Amino acid sequence: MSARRLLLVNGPNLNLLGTREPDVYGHQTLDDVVALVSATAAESGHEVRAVQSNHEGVLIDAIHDARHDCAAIVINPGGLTHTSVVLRDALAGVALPFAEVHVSDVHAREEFRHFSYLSDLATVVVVGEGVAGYARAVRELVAALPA
Ligand SMILES: O=C1C[C@@](O)(C(=O)O)C[C@@H](O)[C@@H]1O
Repeated sequence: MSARRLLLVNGPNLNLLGTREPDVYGHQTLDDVVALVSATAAESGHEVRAVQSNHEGVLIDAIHDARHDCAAIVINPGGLTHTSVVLRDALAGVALPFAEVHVSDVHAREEFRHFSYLSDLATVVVVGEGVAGYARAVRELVAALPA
C-alpha cells in the first residue's frame, strides 16, 4: 500500500458543482475541487486519485480498490450521506481513515440532511465551509495519519 496517495470521492450530482443551486453550493466546479485537493495534498507529499460518480456501485468499487494503494479517503457522498448503509459498509470494510466533507451546512438545511450514515466512522468531518472545506479536510486527515 502506498502511504502517499489519497482517494477523493465525490458522489451523485457533484459533477454539477458550479451550476447546481449556486446559492447553496457556490460557483466553484468539480474541477476546482480536484485541483484544490491535489494542491493541498501535495503540501504533504500526497498524490490524489479522484472519482466522481452518480452510481453508488462505482463509488463502492473505488473505495474497495483504495485499500490496495491509498492511505486515506476524502469523500463528499452527496445525498448518499443520508441514505446509504452500503457506502458506510464499504468505508468500514476497507478500514481506511476518511474525511467526510459537505460544501453546504447540512445541519442548517432540511431535517433529512441532518443525519449522516458516515460521520461516526469519520476521522474528520467538515461541513458548511464551501469548497474550501475540502482543503481543511485534507490537512486534518493527513495530520491524523500515522507517521
Ligand atoms: O449532494 C449534496 C451535497 C452535500 O453533500 C454538500 O456537499 O453540501 C449535501 C447533501 O445533503 C446533498 O445531497
